[in-house]
Amino acid sequence: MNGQLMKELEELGGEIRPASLKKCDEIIIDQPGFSAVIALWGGHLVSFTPSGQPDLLFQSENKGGEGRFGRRHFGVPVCWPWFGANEEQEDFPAHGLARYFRWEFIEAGRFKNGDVKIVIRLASEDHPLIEEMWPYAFELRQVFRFSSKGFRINFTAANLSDKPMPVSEALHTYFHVADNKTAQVHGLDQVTYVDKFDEGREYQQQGVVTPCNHMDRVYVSSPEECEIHDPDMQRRLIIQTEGSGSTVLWNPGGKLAKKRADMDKEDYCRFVCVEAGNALSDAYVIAPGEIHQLKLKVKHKPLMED
Ligand SMILES: O=P(O)(O)OC[C@H]1O[C@@H](O)[C@H](O)[C@@H](O)[C@@H]1O
Repeated sequence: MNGQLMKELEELGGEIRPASLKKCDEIIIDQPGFSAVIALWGGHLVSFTPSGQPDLLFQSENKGGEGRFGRRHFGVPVCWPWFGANEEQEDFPAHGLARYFRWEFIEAGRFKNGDVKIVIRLASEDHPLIEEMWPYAFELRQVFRFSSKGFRINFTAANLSDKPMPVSEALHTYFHVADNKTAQVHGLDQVTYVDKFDEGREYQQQGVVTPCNHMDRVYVSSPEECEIHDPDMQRRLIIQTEGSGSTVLWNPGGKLAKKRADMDKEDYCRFVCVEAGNALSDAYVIAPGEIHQLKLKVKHKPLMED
């Protein structure tokens, strides 16, 4: 690991630790107002814990399988360059390639206002298997921004090939809730969703989404802001996005969770996935030489505070 980069990370109060997941490293940031963990395997935020509060992201005791395309992607895994199943190659893993490769740690520092900045990168040219599976050269970057108020992820995808590159994607955030039966998602009233648990039928959301149990819904052309209200934790999570047409809500429910090797039996009760992305009719194309940005901002507040 580059010595200058390690020095910059140490100056931030951060360190690199070996992690058990795929025997890859994690970046740990400990600050007076929060702590955060980023896994370099799969390149994603694993944990964000404001001081004195439960993690904003779901944690599981289940360590999952260690195979390359084995499941275990809690926190904010990146689904890219395809969301869901690959329509042309049945044997390709669901939700794309980005979450199955080692990302490179490239920058640690601070923003002008003191917020912590960490940057990681995944380039197709560094991974022969990616080049075999996806015929477009690309570079991905995630800029993480942390403060005691919450976290932000700026995800940028550059098409370095000379062909238009089709993309569907999501920042597949597993938000930690005390109980999925009482958690509520606000902000999607009247938005049309495709119900993947009901043969892709379309519905219109009426009011608040609750309970958040056994659902697999793609809200298309959705608003840029929604909120999770957690009455048991007395916490509100405000989720703001840019460059995201779709909001995906997912929770496997008890029956499906039982069949999964990456989840313990009751895990599904303690998360709601609210995913910022572009799926189904919101999928798009990045022109040769162009970039696309997907931004996610998450703030936490007490339930009753404005
Ligand atoms: O198990 P995975 O591949 O991480 O995906 C979990 C779920 O992710 C959701 O985003 C999808 O809409 C679901 O269909 C899918 O089952």
